[in-house]
Amino acid sequence: MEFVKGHGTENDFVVLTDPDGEIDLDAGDGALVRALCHRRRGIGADGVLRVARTDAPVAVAAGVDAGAATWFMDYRNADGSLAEMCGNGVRVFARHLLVAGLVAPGTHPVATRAGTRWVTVDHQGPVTVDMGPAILGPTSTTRLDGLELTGVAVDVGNPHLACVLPAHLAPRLDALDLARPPAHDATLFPRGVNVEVLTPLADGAVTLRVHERGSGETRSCGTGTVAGAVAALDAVGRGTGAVTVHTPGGTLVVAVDGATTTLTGPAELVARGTWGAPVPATH
Ligand SMILES: N[C@@H](CCC[C@H](N)C(=O)O)C(=O)O
Repeated sequence: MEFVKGHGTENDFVVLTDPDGEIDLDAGDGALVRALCHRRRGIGADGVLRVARTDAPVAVAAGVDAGAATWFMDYRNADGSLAEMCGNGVRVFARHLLVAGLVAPGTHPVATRAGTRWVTVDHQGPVTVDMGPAILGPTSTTRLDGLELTGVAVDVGNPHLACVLPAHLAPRLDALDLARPPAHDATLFPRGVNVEVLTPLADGAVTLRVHERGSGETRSCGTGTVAGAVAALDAVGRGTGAVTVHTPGGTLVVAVDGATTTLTGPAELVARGTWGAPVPATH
């Protein structure tokens, strides 16, 4: 099985080109995905992006509304679970489509479980995706590293709880232990939640860390970055604006207008290979 490895601000993915959706990614309750993503025994990644045609049975079975899209981003977290959307993933996905000769430079629709996202990609430079509206929900609390934090629910196609730290706790962001899943309100988030912790907006920028549902702490999260930007703006009474988001893995820019949000940042392909290829003996 041929794979490509890529990342967007160090949120990393194994990309499988499987136009007809022939690979059984759910076999063994996601065992293949967990094996691919394992950081010691596998390739190592936060998730798997399957590149399938929108008319492939896997896309049809997922209930994907293909619209104008030829390609479906079939995303799974490192633990094998499905997620509706992945903002860094869809940018890496578009870079892969371009490098593989499946699209030309330009703006293209990609079908996801959360709907169609339009991605603008060229051979060099950042990749931008129109992420659609980010919908603010109620406030809720989480418990992590001995702290009870208040955040706001943000629906970016997938669920987020974005917690803007009060000013006196902001200096503790770097040292927070985000390894364990933060406690959350299962009534508000019945399918689990991605939890972002971020500094308050200052000079148009925030610093953000994230614990992702199904992947643990990651170096960056595109949908989480959008959720964090929207929460940071909301915390200062704004519904629109541009926010630079510094994550442990790099910097992204989020633009929020009344109707939609965009996410811009690097997306790189770093390796390709064959999974499961027998390694020839050297002696
Ligand atoms: N890293 C992704 C989000 C991946 C899905 C998430 N873990 C979930 O379960 O919703 C991103 O860049 O958005």
